[in-house]
Amino acid sequence: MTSAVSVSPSSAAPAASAAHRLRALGLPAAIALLALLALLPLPDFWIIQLNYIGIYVLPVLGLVLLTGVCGLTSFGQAAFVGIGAYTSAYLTVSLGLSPWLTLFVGLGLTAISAALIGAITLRMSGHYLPLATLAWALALFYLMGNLDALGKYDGILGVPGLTLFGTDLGQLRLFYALVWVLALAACIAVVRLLDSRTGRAIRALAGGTQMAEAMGVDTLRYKVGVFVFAALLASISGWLFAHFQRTVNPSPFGLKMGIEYLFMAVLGGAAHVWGAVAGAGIVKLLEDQLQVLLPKLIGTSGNYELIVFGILIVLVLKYLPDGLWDAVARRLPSAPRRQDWADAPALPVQPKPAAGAVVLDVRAIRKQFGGLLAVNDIRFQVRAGQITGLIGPNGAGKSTTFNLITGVLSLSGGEVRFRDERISGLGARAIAQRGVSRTFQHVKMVPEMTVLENVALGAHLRSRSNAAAAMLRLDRVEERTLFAEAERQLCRVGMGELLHHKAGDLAMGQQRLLEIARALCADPALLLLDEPAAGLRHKEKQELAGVLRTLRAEGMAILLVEHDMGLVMDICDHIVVMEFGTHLMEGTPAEVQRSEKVRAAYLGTEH
Ligand SMILES: Nc1ncnc2c1ncn2[C@@H]1O[C@H](COP(=O)(O)OP(=O)(O)OP(=O)(O)O)[C@@H](O)[C@H]1O
Repeated sequence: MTSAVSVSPSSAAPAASAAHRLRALGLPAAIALLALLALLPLPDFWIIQLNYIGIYVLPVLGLVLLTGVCGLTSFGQAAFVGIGAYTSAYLTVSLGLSPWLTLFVGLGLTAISAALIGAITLRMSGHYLPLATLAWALALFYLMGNLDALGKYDGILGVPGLTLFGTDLGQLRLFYALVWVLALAACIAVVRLLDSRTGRAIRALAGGTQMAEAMGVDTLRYKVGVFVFAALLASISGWLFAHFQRTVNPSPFGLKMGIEYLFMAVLGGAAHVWGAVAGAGIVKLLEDQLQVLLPKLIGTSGNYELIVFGILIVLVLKYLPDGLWDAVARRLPSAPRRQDWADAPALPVQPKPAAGAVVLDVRAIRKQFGGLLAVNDIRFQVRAGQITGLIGPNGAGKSTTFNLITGVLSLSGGEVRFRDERISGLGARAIAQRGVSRTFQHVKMVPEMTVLENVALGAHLRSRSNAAAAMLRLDRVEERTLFAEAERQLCRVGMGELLHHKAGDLAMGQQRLLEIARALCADPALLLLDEPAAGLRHKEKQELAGVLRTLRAEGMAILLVEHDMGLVMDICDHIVVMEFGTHLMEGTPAEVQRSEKVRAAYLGTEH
């Protein structure tokens, strides 16, 4: 199959390996620079500044994951910094516990509170989630400020510093080493996380839950997981903060700081791990310089830096909406993933039904929307090795039927059976788990991920690795099997040359084929295609028809909802026609074409 975007392997290979080498140097160079800064005779003031930046990197990194990657805006990040700081300050000052022990107590408390808050608020969408985090941030601020045991608004004084093997880490170079080892370790862990099975599922959350659930991702669990992980990073930051400042009070953990962390993430580049470092660094340094410069310029003191920040954020949102690091990343040579999965073991496949066996049995299903009966006693069957078309004029109820089968909508009546098992009443994820895979009327993918990564997401339910395995790089064998499978499915639909292209750069026809490859990656027995030819050119439709014929020949059961009558009549074995939610007729393409009732339904005349 031809493709609009093509790569020449011979010219791409040297450029790719040069890009790999350059990128491989990035992290060691950053580590060397940080080490050099500690060894240089820098004034203590600058070491302290760098310590603050490292402390801020952690909560901002949490926001990169939560807001930039998952699309969940939170103003409550500073409150979790507060939990880590206050827990350690209180337990070390009042009970004399070791800060190394109180770190874990703080993390435990943070995990419990974040899991509780997350489980309640992350079900909300739209403005409700940011508002809920706002309420939570305010509540915790006033709680910290009003509890006698926590010293009310004066806070807790005399917090001990950190010691390691009897050495006081102080507030300068030794503390700097600890802060930046933790900050860099967290950044590397998040980079690894995002490049994994769990990471692809997390990246799919930003586009809504429908596609991710259809791929078998437990979206609420993943959202809560990310929320808790981001809170834990904030809690570590709070622990460092308390033992660095040697005092805690509510003001660094209030709403203003919550907004400032968000600002750091947006300015740095909310979708980039290294954007957290850039954002924390620029905001901290700029804030300090402006606090000194602006009163001198204006002649009076005040929080003028906040006004400058306000203007700055408007300018950044207008001219660099993806942040400063994004502008840097775009200029770096892109290095395609190394293809190291040639000898990867194949993923296990489920036994498939014999050709001609009934795979899907739709029995008198109904769906009522208020007073409207959108689907009324629809019944039909889909068999293995056949393409069944579901057609009808606009508003006939095809998409509703599709959504009832795939578990997106709940039935008002009737039953859906898949391979002799009742699947009506199950959710989209459970239905996908049984071997039903689908595409979407409006393509749903992660535009920033490569074609290969998008397709590998389809095999989510065929793999097991979790976030911890990803961060420790214990998932590489499984990753290779996933990419081998994704490549195999992309070759199956004729897109083997586009593995490393950004999915968002593909033409519409290629995007639709990507969705089919992703659905095939789930190893389905039934493929549901929702208007796969919509928006395609003639040649792309022919290519699509070729792919569907091949899949049919391989024994796949396919249900096709489609408006393009040429394509439907050309490739379907059996066609079901709907009108006003009811079953109008069904038969072979020739029978449907001959039907007066069908012609009248499409022409809108009486029959
Ligand atoms: N969530 C909903 N709430 C209320 N009414 C709905 C909802 N979804 C669909 N409907 C109505 O149900 C009827 C069937 O819609 P549906 O989208 O299933 O038709 P369709 O055959 O897929 O149409 P098209 O070909 O235009 O996509 C329409 O009258 C539509 O307005």
